[in-house]
Amino acid sequence: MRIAVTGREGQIAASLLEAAQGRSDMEVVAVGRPQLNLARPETVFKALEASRPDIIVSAAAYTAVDKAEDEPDLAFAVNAEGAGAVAAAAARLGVPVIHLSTDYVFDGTKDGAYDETDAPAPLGVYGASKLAGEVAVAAANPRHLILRTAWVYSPFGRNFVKTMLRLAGDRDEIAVVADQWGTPTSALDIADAILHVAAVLHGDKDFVSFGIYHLAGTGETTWSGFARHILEISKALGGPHAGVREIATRDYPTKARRPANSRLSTAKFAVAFGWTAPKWRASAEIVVAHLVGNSRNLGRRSRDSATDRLSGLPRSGSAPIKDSLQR
Ligand SMILES: NC(=O)C1=CN([C@@H]2O[C@H](COP(=O)(O)OP(=O)(O)OC[C@H]3O[C@@H](n4cnc5c(N)ncnc54)[C@H](OP(=O)(O)O)[C@@H]3O)[C@@H](O)[C@H]2O)C=CC1
Ligand SMILES: Cc1cn([C@H]2C[C@H](O)[C@@H](COP(=O)(O)OP(=O)(O)O[C@H]3O[C@@H](C)C(=O)[C@@H](O)[C@H]3O)O2)c(=O)[nH]c1=O
Ligand SMILES: [Mg+2]
Repeated sequence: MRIAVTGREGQIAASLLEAAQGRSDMEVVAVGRPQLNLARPETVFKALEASRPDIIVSAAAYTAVDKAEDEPDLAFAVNAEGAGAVAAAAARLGVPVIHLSTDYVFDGTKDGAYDETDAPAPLGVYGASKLAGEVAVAAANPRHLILRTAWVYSPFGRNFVKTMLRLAGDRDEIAVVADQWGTPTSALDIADAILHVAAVLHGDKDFVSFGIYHLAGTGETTWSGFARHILEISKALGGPHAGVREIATRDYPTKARRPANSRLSTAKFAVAFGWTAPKWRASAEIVVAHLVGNSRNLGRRSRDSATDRLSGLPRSGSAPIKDSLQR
């Protein structure tokens, strides 16, 4: 089976390429700029057709949450119109589309985890543009799975784990908000889930359970709880460490408002596909160990799975943290 994924170096695209390595049944082709530019929807069909996919994963997006407040036209062009063009291209090629969306479609006022029946009400431009993308994808291709995920991190691209390790390199203490709750999700786990779902779709031509699903790490924490865990693992592995000072959202002003609670309930996905993500702490250990460049001191189970899953990743010799964090 051949999967085309949009975006070349995004966290989820890179993790999918990694996950498919060494699997003879799955080939992943990444399609990105300049051939496929979501801000120029007329480029989309031709670029995707060329890769002759059995399934299209729509992962590329405008993901700069604060910057989107200043560039709403570009965020909507990419995340709404661009996503719609990807789903339309899949429909024209006669294949299903797996589209990634976000917890930031919710306003965070719910008392508990969000499920797929909860009404979205985005607080910022990024979330609003992604919600418009969900609508555009569903309208363009009835054979769609919209996977809403959250707080994504990985050895690739930009993410909160890398930011914390970088800051810990120059500071003794990092102030991090303690009043926003959510579910950290490893892009390596998302890639596993996508390959699993792609196999289900490919194997079942009569598959009917299309629609929206929540897919995130198991458990919950705050950004400061996440930061503390990242830095404790790093310290244990001989990487950078800093203390975490819990602050309130009002003490960390940002251009875009973020939901105070964007925990996602993943029960619908678990029932439909028989797949549940590992606990967020265990997945974080694997990624931090890779970034710190030392999986020797992890517990045996984590170490084995870290080694299995990351053996194909480029390792960076004597200064792994610097190299990995420089992007
Ligand atoms: N990161 C997160 O915390 C979360 C992400 N998501 C969603 O998951 C998906 C994947 O996220 P993630 O892997 O983290 O994203 P990244 O920010 O790591 O990567 C985004 C990708 O989109 C590409 N891209 C941006 N603009 C365009 C454009 N105009 N045309 C073509 N490609 C473009 C980038 O290309 P280039 O490499 O050239 O810059 C990059 O490859 C997105 O849909 C995102 O909204 C959902 C929840 C959380
Ligand atoms: C760097 C930093 C951030 N923060 C806060 C700000 C914010 O409330 C929270 C997370 O900050 P970030 O800007 O790293 O994360 P953010 O860009 O909000 O991450 C989001 O990205 C998009 C793409 C998504 O779809 C979401 O699921 C989510 O992962 O942590 C601190 O309190 N201290 C710090 O030193
Ligand atoms: Mg950010």
